[in-house]
Amino acid sequence: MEELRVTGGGHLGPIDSSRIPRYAGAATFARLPRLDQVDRADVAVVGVPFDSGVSYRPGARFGGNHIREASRLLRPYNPALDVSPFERVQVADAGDMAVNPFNILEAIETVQQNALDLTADGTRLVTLGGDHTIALPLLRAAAERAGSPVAMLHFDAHLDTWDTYFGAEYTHGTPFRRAVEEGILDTEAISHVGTRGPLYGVRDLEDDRRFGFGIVTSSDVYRQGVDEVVDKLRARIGNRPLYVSVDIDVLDPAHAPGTGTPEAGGITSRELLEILRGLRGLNLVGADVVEVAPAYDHAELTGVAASHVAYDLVTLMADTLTPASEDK
Ligand SMILES: N=C(N)NCCCC(=O)O
Ligand SMILES: [Zn+2]
Ligand SMILES: [Zn+2]
Repeated sequence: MEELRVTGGGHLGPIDSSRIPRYAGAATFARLPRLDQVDRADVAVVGVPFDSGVSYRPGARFGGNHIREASRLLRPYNPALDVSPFERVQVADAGDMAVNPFNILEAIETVQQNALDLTADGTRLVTLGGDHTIALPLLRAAAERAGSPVAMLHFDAHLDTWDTYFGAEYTHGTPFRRAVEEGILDTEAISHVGTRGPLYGVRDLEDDRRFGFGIVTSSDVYRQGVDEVVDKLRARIGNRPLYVSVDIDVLDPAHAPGTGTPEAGGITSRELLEILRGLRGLNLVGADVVEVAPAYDHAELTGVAASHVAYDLVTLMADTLTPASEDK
């Protein structure tokens, strides 16, 4: 079948949903071309079907394809930021990394190497998880490409700075402690956003503070509001290279039931999208959306939320990769 695509700005865009119904054909993110259909991509969306690091419900290995399926309804113009991201830059779907489900250390190596390969000529990655374990190798690759430790905004119900689970160092609850230990995070500019729920003890928070993390809890977002939160986050990040990691369980289970470790009292998808849009202009070098577990989803709620989050992350990257005058 002929692929009728939207083109603009010299870039190959998504399949034209006014001519080929959006539910037809195999899914790529936002119906974008595959990476092998373009010369190079400025931004690539890549999946990591891996969930061997989870402590509770499994199933995030299916998250990437669930997000792709739910992304069929995305449209090419993002009015919230007044940007047509797929016209501004070349965006493509790089498919899935082939990671070993039986060997976590090998899987981490594979993710790191694939991320380095994909970013070798300046491509920026938005990664679809997969469980949160994969943020560690993605941050390693981001720091290597940035040539320095990176700032990070971590949207999550959880701290993910715990030490070990059952003696295991590499799990979805421990990536950011490892990242601090490895010196790949700029500890002057790292914050959790949306945390809530019971912890193992007050020491979890003491350790986390010692590592340098700032915390904007889910309650803070509710009580202070998005604008105040954005101002604080931006002040901390400045112009440092920034990595954004979005664990979809940052959303309330009402907005994102399809995840492995849900916690009550989360932020709304509107709040999350508004905070992300507030990051406009920052030097976003990499991002992930993780912990989407479709087996627990209903009516594609979690897939739709995650696909919109990924779309706004792609838009933020497209926005900073080109001067505003080149838009539309
Ligand atoms: N990264 C996510 N989603 N969850 C971490 C939860 C770790 C725990 O079971 O205590
Ligand atoms: Zn979480
Ligand atoms: Zn997490």
